[in-house]
Amino acid sequence: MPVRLSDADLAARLAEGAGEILNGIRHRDLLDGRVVGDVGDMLAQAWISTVLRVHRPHDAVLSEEAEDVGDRSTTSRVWIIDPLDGTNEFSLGTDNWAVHVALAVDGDPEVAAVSLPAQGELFRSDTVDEVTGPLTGRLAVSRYGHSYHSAAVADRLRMGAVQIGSAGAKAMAVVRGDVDAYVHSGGQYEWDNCAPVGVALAAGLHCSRIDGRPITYNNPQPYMPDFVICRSEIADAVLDALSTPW
Ligand SMILES: Nc1ncnc2c1ncn2[C@@H]1O[C@H](COP(=O)(O)O)[C@@H](OP(=O)(O)O)[C@H]1O
Ligand SMILES: [Mg+2]
Repeated sequence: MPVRLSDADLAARLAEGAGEILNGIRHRDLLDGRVVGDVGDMLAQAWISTVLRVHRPHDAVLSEEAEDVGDRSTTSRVWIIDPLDGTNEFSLGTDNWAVHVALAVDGDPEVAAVSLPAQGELFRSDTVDEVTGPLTGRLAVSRYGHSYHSAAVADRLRMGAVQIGSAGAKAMAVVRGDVDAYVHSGGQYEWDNCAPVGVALAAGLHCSRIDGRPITYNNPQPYMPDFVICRSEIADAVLDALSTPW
């Protein structure tokens, strides 16, 4: 019989274990490009969903890579999973990709784990340190560059943009104190940001929609197109910059 783990330990084991699978298949002399991304998505999803089925048979699951498990509309506990965030970066052989595992309870990310397996790092909402230390003047943006809103923040707060692939890797750059903010707009889904936001909130960071509303999860349509994760010291200034038209 499998051991009985707490939700926090289970989330961490899933993020770490899927990371081991993904690290284990990154042999670029055997597979590369889109094929290794596809097989990574599939294998990480298969392992995580099987472990959740055994350990949490009554919980619902929302994942990027599979149909919903359970009835999300009637279940308060929903695991929100991205088995491989930054599939493009993984396929390209870079180190900025992540595994996201969150447990949302009544829409709030109560437990979260994000692993950055190629960097050997695991962030857990129950153990993460509060972010302190000097501000850096830097803003994480997509590998594809600025969105309209991240450009507005960079311009108005005179912040330098740092391009990082994967939503989890960008959010953990704020958690590590490498950058002060991650501003996203233009599209994303709950699995892309639920676990990162869960860890960021636990680290004392400001997390909200770009119009300042709180972020809630397990919506009927899991589209979560915009958000800001930033140091609390600059939250008012960032939201001001986002609300002022050009
Ligand atoms: N405009 C958009 N619409 C939908 N998803 C988006 C998006 N921009 C970014 N994402 C998703 O957010 C994650 C991080 O993207 P980026 O590194 O460009 O910021 C990626 O997840 P996946 O790799 O899990 O598909 C990507 O697909
Ligand atoms: Mg993703």
